[in-house]
Amino acid sequence: MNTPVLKLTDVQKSFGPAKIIQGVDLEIAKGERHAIIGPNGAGKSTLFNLVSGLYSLSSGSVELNGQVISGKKPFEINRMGLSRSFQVSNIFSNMSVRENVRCGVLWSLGYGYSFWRNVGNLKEVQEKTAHILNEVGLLDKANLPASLLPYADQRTLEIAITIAGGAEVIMLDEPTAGMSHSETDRAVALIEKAAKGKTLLIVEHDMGVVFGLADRISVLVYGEIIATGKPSEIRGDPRVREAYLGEEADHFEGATA
Ligand SMILES: Nc1ncnc2c1ncn2[C@@H]1O[C@H](COP(=O)(O)OP(=O)(O)OP(=O)(O)O)[C@@H](O)[C@H]1O
Repeated sequence: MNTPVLKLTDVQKSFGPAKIIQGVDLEIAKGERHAIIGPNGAGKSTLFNLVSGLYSLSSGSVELNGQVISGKKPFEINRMGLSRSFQVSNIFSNMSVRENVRCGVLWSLGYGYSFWRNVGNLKEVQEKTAHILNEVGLLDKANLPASLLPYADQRTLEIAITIAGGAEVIMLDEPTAGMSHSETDRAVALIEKAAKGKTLLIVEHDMGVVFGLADRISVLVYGEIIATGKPSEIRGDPRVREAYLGEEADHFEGATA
């Protein structure tokens, strides 16, 4: 592998006496679409929080394009090219859909959150915002307050904000949670479009989404990666099947690589 875009070395995280992440090593290549799966409570969100700087590591390191990012603040990591979405939405509910996306665009163009400026007049910002709204299918709802959007559209807006910042690495935390089948299909199409040419790291419970979207999958169980590989390798891995014994094991049967 060339220099990985993202490299985790012996990443560990404890909360008090509880060791939640127990030495994770992971390398993600440029342009790769990588999914992290695992049973509830395995530590997937915690791992996301460690990579994006929301939590500090107990030990180990995280590198982005060869630069150590562990220890940096989330906004610094974002500035270095890594953007993430949240399970609990990150949107400003009193602002319009357009203003929400515009915040991400402003950030990417180096204006920061310049709420006090008359940013509506900046042509580049307007154009980029409209382009993203169009891409994610929210242009016709651009002037609505974000809080009035239906749930699935709010999740779409969350993805739009995440990509609006122009980051090279996009991390999505359960982007299709709570969506219907058709909403999930639309979200997957959007993610595929938005992630083109970028590196994607995704936590997702829906195995159809995972096996359809990911180039490689890592399986996290009790804070350890027990397997990393192509979808076909993961589906056939007995350790993975064991970790998913019960309901979710059936999803591996149905999932297509
Ligand atoms: N800030 C915290 N303080 C203490 N314990 C925490 C904290 N954050 C997470 N945990 C614990 O870490 C464990 C892993 O949680 P985490 O949310 O990372 O799992 P997950 O794999 O994302 O689960 P799910 O699939 O249900 O979202 C859980 O036992 C959780 O209670």
